[in-house]
Formats: sequence, structure tokens, C-alpha cells
Amino acid sequence: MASPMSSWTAFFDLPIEQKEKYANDQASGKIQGYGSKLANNASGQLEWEDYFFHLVYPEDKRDLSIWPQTPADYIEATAEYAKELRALATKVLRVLSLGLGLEEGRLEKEVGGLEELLLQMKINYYPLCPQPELALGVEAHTDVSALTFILHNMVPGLQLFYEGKWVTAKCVPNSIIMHIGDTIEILSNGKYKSILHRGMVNKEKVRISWAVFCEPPKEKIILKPLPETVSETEPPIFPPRTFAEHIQHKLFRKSQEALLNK
Ligand SMILES: O=C(O)CCC(=O)C(=O)O
Ligand SMILES: [Fe+2]
Repeated sequence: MASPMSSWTAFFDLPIEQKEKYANDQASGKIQGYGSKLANNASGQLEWEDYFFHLVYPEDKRDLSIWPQTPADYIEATAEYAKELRALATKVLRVLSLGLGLEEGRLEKEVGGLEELLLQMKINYYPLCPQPELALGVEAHTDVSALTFILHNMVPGLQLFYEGKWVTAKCVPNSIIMHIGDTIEILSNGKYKSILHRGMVNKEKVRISWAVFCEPPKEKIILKPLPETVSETEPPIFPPRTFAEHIQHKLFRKSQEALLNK
């Protein structure tokens, strides 16, 4: 198989009229597709990026009609990549379960298992920005997912908030980046931390990253600290919420903070 990265990059090189055919429409609930973001976020910073978002796994929940038709190998490369990542997610969830003293299949089951865990791909395209200090590609956030896997085109730009400072992630050839997201933080009662991170724009080089978010179903599962991670001295630090409620709560908190900052 050709590198999936070359298929994914080619999409953004298409003329704008072609890309617009894939446009999403957030207002009408059509969240899959191509989008462009140039907006001031809640803290007044400019966010600037293009992206393409669509579900890649499980197979029966895919909508191939909205996947890019060009380049010709996009679908095949992406489908194969999704399958590999799904197997990797199982392996990582096993290790994380054992780390909490749980039976190895436990976290996978708690996030929905093979049928319900959704893999959502977001391709981030950070354009060249003449004054990078004035803009951000993606503002500081933690991912709501259970796990996120990221490949990128070896242009630095991902930063993590670590020990009180922003640290730029190293570009390591033939590696994949993995974040723990809020879902695992909640299930583990904070023993695994959802990392705060952001995406920077760059003056010289376009940066592209391919993030796959492994997410539990929106309504079917109530996320809360697993009983084994809770004790008298370590009470639950997260209230029970569905994934959809968790997202809502985060948005609400963000809007409250924005009001306070005004
Ligand atoms: O571009 C990156 O490396 C990270 C993007 C990101 O954090 C996101 O899309 O959630
Ligand atoms: Fe992220």
C-alpha cells in the first residue's frame, strides 16, 4: 500500500471548488466533511486551520459517500489504516487496564468494545501564517476521546502543557503520537491524565496532522470512575455523565469562562 499520508495530503491540494463539495454544515448537524476555521476563540485568540472530519470505524457506521473520492487510493488507504489503529487501540487499552489492576479486557469493554467504540478521523491542515505569534491552529484543549492517535508531516507544531510549561512535541520518524483523553481520565478516576495540548501555525511550512479519536458512544454508556479506582481516600472526582453530557458540560464551562474573561 502507498503511504496513507500521501493520499491524505493530496486532498488539501485540490482546488477550493473541489474541496467545497465536501463541505460540512455544522448548523444542520452534518459534522462530517471538509471545514475551514478562521475565528476568534473564547479567549480572544485567532484560530486558523482547515480540516476534514469523518468516521472511519466500525465499518458498518461509515458513510463512504462523504469520504474524499480523490486521490483514488484515499478510501483504501484510510480503511486499512483504521483497521490497524483499531487493533492498536485494543492493545493499548489492555496495557492501561493492567496498569489499573483490572482484567485486561476491561477498559475496552467500558468504552464500547468492537461494536460501539467509534474511530473518528480529523485531518488538520495548518496553513502558512505570516505572523504565527498572532494565531493558533488549534487552541489549548484536552481531547474528549478515550485515546487519540496522531500522525503528522514532520513539521513541529504540537505542544503539550507539561510541568507548567508548553513543550513542543519532538518529531520522531516512524512513530505515532498517542494522547490519553478525558474518557480514560474519567474511568480511571484521574489516575491517567488527559493531556492539555494545542496546535501551532508556522511561517515557513504547512503542517498537516491526522488525528484519530477513539470515542465511546454518545448516549449508551454512562462514564464514571470505575469502582476499582475509587476508595475511601480516593473518592470519585468525576460525576457520572454520558459522553454527550461530558461534551456539553465542557462547552458550557468554556462559555462561562469566556463570559468571566470579558
Ligand atoms: O495537530 C495536532 O498535532 C493536534 C491537533 C489536535 O489536538 C486536535 O485536532 O484535537
Ligand atoms: Fe487534540
